[in-house]
Amino acid sequence: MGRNLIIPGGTRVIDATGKLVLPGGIDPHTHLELEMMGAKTADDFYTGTRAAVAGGTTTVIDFVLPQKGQSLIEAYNHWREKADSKVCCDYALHVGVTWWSPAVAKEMQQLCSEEYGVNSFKMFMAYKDTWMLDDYHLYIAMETCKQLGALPMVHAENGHIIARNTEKLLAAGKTDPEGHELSRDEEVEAEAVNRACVIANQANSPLYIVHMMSRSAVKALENARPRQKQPVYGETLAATVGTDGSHYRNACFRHAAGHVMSPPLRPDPDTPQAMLEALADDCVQLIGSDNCTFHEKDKAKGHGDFSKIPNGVNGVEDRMSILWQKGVNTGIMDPCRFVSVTSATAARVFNLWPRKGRVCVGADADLVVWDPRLQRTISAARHAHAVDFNIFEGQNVVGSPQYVVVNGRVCFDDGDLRVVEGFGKFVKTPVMSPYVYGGEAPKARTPEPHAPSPRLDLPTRVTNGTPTPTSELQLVSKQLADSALSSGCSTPTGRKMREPGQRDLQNSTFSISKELEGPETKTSVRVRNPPGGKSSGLW
Ligand SMILES: NC(=O)NCCC(=O)O
Ligand SMILES: [Zn+2]
Ligand SMILES: [Zn+2]
Repeated sequence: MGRNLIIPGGTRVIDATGKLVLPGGIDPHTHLELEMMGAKTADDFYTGTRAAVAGGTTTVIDFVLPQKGQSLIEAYNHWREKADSKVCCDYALHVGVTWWSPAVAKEMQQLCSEEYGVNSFKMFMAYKDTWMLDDYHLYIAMETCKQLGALPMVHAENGHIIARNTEKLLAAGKTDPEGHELSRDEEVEAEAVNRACVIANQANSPLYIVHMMSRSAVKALENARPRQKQPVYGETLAATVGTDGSHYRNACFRHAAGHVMSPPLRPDPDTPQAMLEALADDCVQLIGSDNCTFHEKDKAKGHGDFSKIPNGVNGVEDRMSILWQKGVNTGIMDPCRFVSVTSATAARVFNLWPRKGRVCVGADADLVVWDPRLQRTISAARHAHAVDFNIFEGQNVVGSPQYVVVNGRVCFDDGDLRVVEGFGKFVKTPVMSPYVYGGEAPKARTPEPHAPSPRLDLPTRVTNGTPTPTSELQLVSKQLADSALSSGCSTPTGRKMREPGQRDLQNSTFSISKELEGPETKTSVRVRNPPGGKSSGLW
């Protein structure tokens, strides 16, 4: 990566003129090859990471979820066995703490060692009788995380209230998928967000709240944040910005059940926009997918009893395009913030930075050539997932990867998916992430009206029809750069990452070159400046 590079003979050059060169996406939340509620996810580590790459994600962080009473190390080893030979891109692991004993604390310590490379643990405040931990043990688990320099993550919903509401709804004859959302409305999520923040504060621990799905949950986090002694990070999902809970009322069971997940999508039609604004304003710091796909036959287990519908939806493939479409194309966030919430912040929080989440010398060559004008229509008929359903079915998105480079190998090549099973590697996440434990806490947001970023008004290029030849594309960097510079590139502290003028995207073109020869393929990114042009910056 640099200027005036000497390009070895036989090197393939990808001209990225008019495109954006981004660090590969990091999806901090997937469930591949998970067995839950009597079913197994449709996507395994091969099809799930294949779908990730197709969408511009080059690292996923999956969850080891032990059964109650099961050794955490045994469950971790089982996950490594499932994943190592199948992953098409790099992956890391969070581990669930689904029960408690002193032996669990000891295993958490082992998992945090260099040998295992885990730095995050998920605790469930819901799924009573399977994964739920009571508050006493949640408190101890958070204290343990703090002692280890690890990050506690919580699934924030009140499991007891859900259990009681479920009994009442079923008894009243409300058995269809809409009952799922009715049993766990926004208040049930917001209460748990607040409680998790209180417990983390008592434990003097940082906290990561996974899959925040409602305005009430975000409000609870906003209210708690000024009180917190340690940073609290919020994660939302592609599902909640890309669709909504109106689908639970669909008369077709398959359609409604296909959207069942926890916490649920919200019927409030303003939720997607509010979650996008929360992401843009740094109230919420990351976007994951919570990819946990189930075939129609498995969703059918909940026919006549919504509480038996396996929970989970797709998202690992479409997460980035959905956010670009809903967030960047609408002017809610700029491209720098897009990179922050889809990649860079996950790398920082889980201590993979700057190896991942950044385009720089020494980083892994996980790169995306993002075409902001590429148009496609999302459909289960075309997606790379193994599942027969897509919650974003029929949605048009403008902005998608044109090339995806995984560790120096072009794995998505102008529309052709060329992944290799087992090519990805397990990446260890060391404890004591400087981002989490170094004091860079997300600050409380000053409540002020949302200031939109300038809209990107770009002509489109269609994939599902005849693609426009690359040579016909106009240089679009100026508009993108103007947009990025005018809105600033903020870290969660609100600090500017770079001063305007330190980068000059409009006067630069980007190209990626890959050395094709030799077993160790390498990818380099070149930045070409016009004669007399100023120095350039990259995300
Ligand atoms: N979210 C969901 O519905 N399924 C996956 C399990 C979880 O993350 O709670
Ligand atoms: Zn969860
Ligand atoms: Zn999940």
